Amino acid sequence: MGSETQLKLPFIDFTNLDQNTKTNDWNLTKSQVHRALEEFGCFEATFSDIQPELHTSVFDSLQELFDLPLQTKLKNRSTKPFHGYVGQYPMVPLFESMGIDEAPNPDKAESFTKILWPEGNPKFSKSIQEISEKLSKLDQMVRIMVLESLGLEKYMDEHMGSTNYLLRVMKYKGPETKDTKLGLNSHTDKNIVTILHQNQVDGLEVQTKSGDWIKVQPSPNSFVVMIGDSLYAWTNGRLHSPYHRVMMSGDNARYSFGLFSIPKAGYVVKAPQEVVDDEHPLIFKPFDHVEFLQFYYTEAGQRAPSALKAYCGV
Ligand SMILES: O=C(O)CCC(=O)C(=O)O
Ligand SMILES: [Fe+2]
Repeated sequence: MGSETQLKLPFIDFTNLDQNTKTNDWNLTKSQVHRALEEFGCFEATFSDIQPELHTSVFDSLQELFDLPLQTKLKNRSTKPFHGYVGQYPMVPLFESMGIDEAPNPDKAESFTKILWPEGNPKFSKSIQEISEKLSKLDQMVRIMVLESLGLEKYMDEHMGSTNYLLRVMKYKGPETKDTKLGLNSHTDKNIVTILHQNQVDGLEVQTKSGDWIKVQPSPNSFVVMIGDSLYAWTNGRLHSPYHRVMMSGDNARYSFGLFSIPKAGYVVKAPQEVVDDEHPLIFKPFDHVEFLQFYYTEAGQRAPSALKAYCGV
């Protein structure tokens, strides 16, 4: 249990795929996606649609954002945990993050930008919006493939229409020692699908079902696609939702961001009858994601090995 290995995440190429033209390639990719998500809950994806200039301008923008004075960063407040500015946590002092609700929407990206730069910052709002919009296309392709491969097509509109997007941008300071230090605690994501991207400083580790940690080493044009607990619950455990953490070493700061698709408040996550049978008895009672998150941030929720099982396990 828990040994470090040279294991790698599956690598899946989404280049030239289009959700509106279901070619043979679409079907082949779909079966790779299904297998990877059953086994690892996670894979590395390439996606041709992102130009190197956009990659560079997003990471320039993240550096500019985290270089702002603390007083300015604190202006991004939210009533929802991890949607506003997060930093200086005693448990994970290297970590800070900002949440941008509905970042694929140009008006929302612009109004977020105005909170930090009242005079505007078009390069920032444009790059953040563009990358989020492109990643939302990858999120949608993955979710369509998941529903098709589980024979749940009839829920497509309900499923796709029941989520919001949150872009979270993150900075991890280098620990400036030879030792490896925790950047972000081991956790499972609580949402539907997360798509992660980083600058060239590695640190993300994903745990396999047998307890080994995979050190993820993505290339500049690849993304990590990961299943969260809400999709794990909705598919009644057919897809895995992996524990992952960030381990930092050396002097360099790591910048990363994730596009999170999240169930809307009031939407009840309930596994369809098609994925429940004698061999796969129901794992979780139906739950409202926002109410579940409120539990997750209580002491009991933080202490539980699986907050979702503690909250609504059958
Ligand atoms: O920075 C990363 O690569 C991972 C971040 C993460 O796991 C999260 O925000 O939930
Ligand atoms: Fe995460």
